[in-house]
Amino acid sequence: MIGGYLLKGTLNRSPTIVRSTSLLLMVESFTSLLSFGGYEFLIIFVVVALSYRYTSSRLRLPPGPTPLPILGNIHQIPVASPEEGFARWRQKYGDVIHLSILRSSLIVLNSLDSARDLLEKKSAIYSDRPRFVLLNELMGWHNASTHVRYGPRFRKHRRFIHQTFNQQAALSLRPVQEKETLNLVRGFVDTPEQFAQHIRRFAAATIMKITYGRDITSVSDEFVLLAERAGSLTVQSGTPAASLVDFFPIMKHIPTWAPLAGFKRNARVVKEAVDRMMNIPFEMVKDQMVSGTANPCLTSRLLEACGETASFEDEEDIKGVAGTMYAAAEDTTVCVLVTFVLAMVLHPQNFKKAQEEMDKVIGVNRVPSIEDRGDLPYLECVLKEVYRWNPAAPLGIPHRLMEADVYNEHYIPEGSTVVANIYAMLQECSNPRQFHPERHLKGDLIDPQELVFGFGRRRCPGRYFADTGVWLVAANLVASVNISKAKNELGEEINPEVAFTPGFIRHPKPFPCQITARA
Ligand code: HEM
Repeated sequence: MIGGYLLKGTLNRSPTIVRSTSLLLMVESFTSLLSFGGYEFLIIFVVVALSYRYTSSRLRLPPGPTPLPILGNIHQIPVASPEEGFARWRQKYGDVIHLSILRSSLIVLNSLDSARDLLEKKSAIYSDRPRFVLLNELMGWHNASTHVRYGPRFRKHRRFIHQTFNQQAALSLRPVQEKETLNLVRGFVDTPEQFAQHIRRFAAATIMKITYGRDITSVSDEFVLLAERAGSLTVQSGTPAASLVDFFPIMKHIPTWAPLAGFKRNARVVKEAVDRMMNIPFEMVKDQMVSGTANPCLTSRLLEACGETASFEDEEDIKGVAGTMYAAAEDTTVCVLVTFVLAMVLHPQNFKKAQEEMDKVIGVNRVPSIEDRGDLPYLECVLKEVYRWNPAAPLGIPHRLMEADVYNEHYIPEGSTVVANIYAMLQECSNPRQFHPERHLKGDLIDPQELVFGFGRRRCPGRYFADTGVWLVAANLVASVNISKAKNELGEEINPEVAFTPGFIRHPKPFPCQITARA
């Protein structure tokens, strides 16, 4: 998260990226006293306009496109692939760009140095998340670890996650990943045309087993469907119109029967789905613990650790952590692995080189295991290039600045939403759009893994687990199957289009390919 639909959710409103200024909060409490009609928009408009005049003698902000009064740069934010648009602006405005959106500041960090200087060196003030009214307050994602606000609750979530996913603990998760890797390879061989489904099943099965002790044999499993429904409803209902509530939190008080309240009615349906996704697997584990049939898993371990004295808040936090795992892990892992397959289809010479290395090191009588990783440097370069060429979450998840800051003589206002443009940072090399694993051989380029999992105290806590899973799948595919271009009815090779879906997760668009077992 960046994961999946939670990241997508934030993406859909990322431009916004609403900041609850004290001003808007004042407006909210003031106007909530009034009955709801068309007045609120007028009041908000006037107060925002006045505040604009009042504070227009601002200190020097970082450079950025010239904003319109009140609306700011809202009309200039690239919608389809904001990461690419922001990267293009880098030449004109520099590494740190300021955009204003309805008086909120959005800071885009286009360089690794600026991301490290701010999100890491000053992580004490850059580790909050923006207030997501639609997602958290209306759609029920308020317990999600990806969105939890900085403070004691954030630390508790990180502690809970860390117990299972820290570098050392993640070693004990390998058997699940190895078993599911073999299932994935079998699926690739048996029904190669469904390779993307096999990747999805792998990602779902590993995370569901670890989180709830659940064995997943197909993506039609009840728990997967619950999570998918919550995710897809969230994305469908996160329309730009619905996202207005992020700009004007007062709108959340509109009665559901009012004509303007369609977004609230939709959000209520989403909330039901999110609650079911959080509650049903959690209650199952609790029941199994009572009957002594629970498989040890993240949820059972956290419940055990809280013991008899688990408070309502503890249970909500455990549910939130567990419920976030699928959302954060599935989409991102799928994106990386499908990108790997696409890159191998497009670049058979790289795939062949990886196979030659594999055959030399492992031979043909066994499958590769993670212990072989250090002996397969070319495969390592291929994976680094996969992470670089198409970073799964190109803008990460927005951070929020908790107090005003000054950076390179520029003023960054308190409450700014700060976005790390991971995509732009990974373009800092020659011919960046070319897939070229050899560029990592010399070791003078930054390891993309340093960036693709985000920065500072919010850095992805699932990174060790995610990277091990990605390596196992890639290594076993290299060892066991041939991947090549599909052919049309004339026997001609089909060159897949290199295109990515717009959204917070840059999924490769579906593409054909040919997969066969290695002789
Ligand atoms: C290759 C796959 C993955 C990628 C590329 C990825 C990337 C990211 C990114 C960019 C962030 C935002 C970091 C920031 O705010 O600076 C994030 C957050 C997060 N990721 Fe991952 N992730 C992946 C897999 C996973 C997995 C497998 C899990 C769970 C086991 C996970 C759990 C989380 C959680 C809980 C957060 C929120 C952390 C917080 O807000 O404190 N991710 N991830």
